[in-house]
Amino acid sequence: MNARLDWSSRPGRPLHGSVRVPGDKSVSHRALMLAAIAEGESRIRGFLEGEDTRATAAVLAQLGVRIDTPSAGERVVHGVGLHGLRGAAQSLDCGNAGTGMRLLTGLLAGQSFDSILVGDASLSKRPMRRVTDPLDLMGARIDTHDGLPPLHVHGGQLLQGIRYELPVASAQVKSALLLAGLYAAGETEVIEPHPTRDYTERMLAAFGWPIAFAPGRAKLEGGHALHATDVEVPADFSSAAFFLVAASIVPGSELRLPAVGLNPRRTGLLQALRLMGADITVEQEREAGGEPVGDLVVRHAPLHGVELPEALVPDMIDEFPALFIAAAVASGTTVIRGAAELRVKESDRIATMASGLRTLGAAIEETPDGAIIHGGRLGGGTVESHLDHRIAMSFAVAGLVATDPVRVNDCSHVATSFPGFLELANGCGFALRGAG
Ligand SMILES: O=C(O)C1=C[C@@H](OP(=O)(O)O)[C@@H](O)[C@H](O)C1
Ligand SMILES: C=C(OP(=O)(O)O)C(=O)O
Repeated sequence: MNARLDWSSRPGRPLHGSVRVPGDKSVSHRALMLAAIAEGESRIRGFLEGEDTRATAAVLAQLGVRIDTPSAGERVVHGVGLHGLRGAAQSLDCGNAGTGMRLLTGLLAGQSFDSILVGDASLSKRPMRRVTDPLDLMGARIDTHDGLPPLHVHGGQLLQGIRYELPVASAQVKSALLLAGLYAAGETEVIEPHPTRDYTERMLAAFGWPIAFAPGRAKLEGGHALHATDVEVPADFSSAAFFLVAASIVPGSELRLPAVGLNPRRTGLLQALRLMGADITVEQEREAGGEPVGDLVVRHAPLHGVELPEALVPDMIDEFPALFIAAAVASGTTVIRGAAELRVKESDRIATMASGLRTLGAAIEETPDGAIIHGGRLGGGTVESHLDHRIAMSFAVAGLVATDPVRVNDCSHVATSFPGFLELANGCGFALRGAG
């Protein structure tokens, strides 16, 4: 259980300096899982020391995988091979992490032993049928509590590959099916309504598993082996997002964010902010660990509202809380549509952002799949994080331009994806304090 931690955020100075955000959460989860079932020793550098990814490491350790930590941000995983995991006596706690739970469900569906996956209060409200239904079609047997965790994954089932068209764009569902597909007879093919992040596909290839993939589809067959490989984790674009918005809205700011992962399935916010008038440039674009990375330089610029192109939604699915803040202080109106998935994240992010912004005096209308946000000035007030890290960090950004302090209640979950956020933020000019 996290100790409760409240924040107070107020205008600081213009934001300046270089902000090195932590490693990518999606890549860190996947690197642990694939290294665990590979043959040999894999070294992961740039690993996110967040609660979500540490929970995945702890689960894999419970399943018999030795994982060493030679230094912070580094893991050495002693892979046990595809069939080397051992059943755990206790339930497996995924903490706050939807990614951890959904991917592990796919991985565990093909094992010879039973597993129970549990999560915290937020994760326990998140829908799991999106993974258990297609896994059932593959022959898995998974009990849910009315579609919610805890999940009882029965072992000893013979899985059969399927061709599955995802009803919603979800990299987690796609990845769960591909991981189950490693243990299935025949081919597993996943087709998406819109391309989503392809880290699982790229990493499976890097670990030597034959896989065919293109934007929106992936196909593999069971019965091969994974071979240990080293993984370099880029800095997390989703963590950089808070600083992109913060420097855009605070006059006089200029921030550099080095070596941020720029996988095109993650950078929708960059395009959205540019459409709103933001001044963000990418310098030294290069490849690291098979992923595009670059240094982002963001300077203050007046933002204006936009009708957000729906095609951008999946490429910025975790960045909406930050975008809501940008829209709330932009001139004019921003319209967001096609983002109903936001309602099933760590919180209902449409509802929690709308209610928090209203508390700060913003004019915002909720719609079933988005919001209409009329930009203006924000006042102070007390908002709730709803156990959602991204809501907490977004309102910390709002405090930078509010007329009075913004108090954000219960920010302890920020450590799930962004340990050290408060220190990094204050280091570049935020005035963010623990509130008594
Ligand atoms: O695969 C992943 O690592 C993730 C996929 C997304 O979820 P969905 O698959 O539910 O869209 C995203 O919101 C989450 O933070 C991480
Ligand atoms: C939705 C998120 O993560 P997860 O689904 O892994 O809990 C997120 O980090 O914004």
